[in-house]
Amino acid sequence: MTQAKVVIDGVGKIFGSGDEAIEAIRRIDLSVQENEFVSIVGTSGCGKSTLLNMIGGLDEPTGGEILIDGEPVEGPGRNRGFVFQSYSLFEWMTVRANIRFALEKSALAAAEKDELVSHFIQAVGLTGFENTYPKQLSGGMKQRVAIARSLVYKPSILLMDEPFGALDAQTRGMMQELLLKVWEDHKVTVLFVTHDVDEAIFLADRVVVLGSRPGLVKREIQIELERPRNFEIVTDSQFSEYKREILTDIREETLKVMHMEQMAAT
Ligand SMILES: Nc1ncnc2c1ncn2[C@@H]1O[C@H](COP(=O)(O)OP(=O)(O)OP(=O)(O)O)[C@@H](O)[C@H]1O
Repeated sequence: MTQAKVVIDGVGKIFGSGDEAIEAIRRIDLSVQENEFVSIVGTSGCGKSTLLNMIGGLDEPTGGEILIDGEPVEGPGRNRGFVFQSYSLFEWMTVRANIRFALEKSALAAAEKDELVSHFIQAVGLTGFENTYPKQLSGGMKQRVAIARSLVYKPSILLMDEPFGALDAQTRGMMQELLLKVWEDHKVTVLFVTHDVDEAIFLADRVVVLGSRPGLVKREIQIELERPRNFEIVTDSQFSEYKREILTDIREETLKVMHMEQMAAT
């Protein structure tokens, strides 16, 4: 059997200590295969971002371990790219310069860097906007720059934390289709955190539902919808069935949290 790309082995996370300790994640076991697209959903506060940050090496587990290609994660690395909800672009740099900045430390020759940057500008549909500054771009375009910037140094894993959360519904739909196209063309393992169940199903090979506070895997659902997918897939009866199952799980967890909060308040 081939080795999983990412192995999350009994990972737990406690923030702080003593009376102040917050157990964000109790125990997560999860394997992600190379080039797989996995969406992670769950109630607010169940530990989705914490998990992504630990895979990215921005934070450390307090229990268990995370392996990438069989090696323990010991901090951030060039094999992982991040895209967050906030665009985090350099306002004083053009689109081209923002993307090229990600290759700053690369040993590639300047001409190769230029070629890669041009390739990704084209891949995310920003041709013609190379010399534009972020403040002149719409939210969707800024996020396309962020995606190009995170892919230009060819990471094998892309970690996306609510990347389309700030976009209007129409733009969000277009961005989902664009992301699938980029993923299909460039083959990268994606872990995608979202609150939007339609988005999670539309994009993923597998949806992981986290149970809440402290987080653990409540359910994994293999999404057997044909690819390539387009927006019409949301009318498919199988899509509706996946959605019903996932929403039921999330609702159950949300009620659990509300109950816990009520108990704590009394
Ligand atoms: N740096 C931190 N220090 C203390 N507690 C934290 C820290 N980061 C996260 N937490 C807590 O850990 C839990 C999980 O947070 P996390 O942000 O991972 O959840 P989430 O599922 O991504 O939430 P949301 O969907 O609202 O973004 C929450 O109770 C949160 O308050």
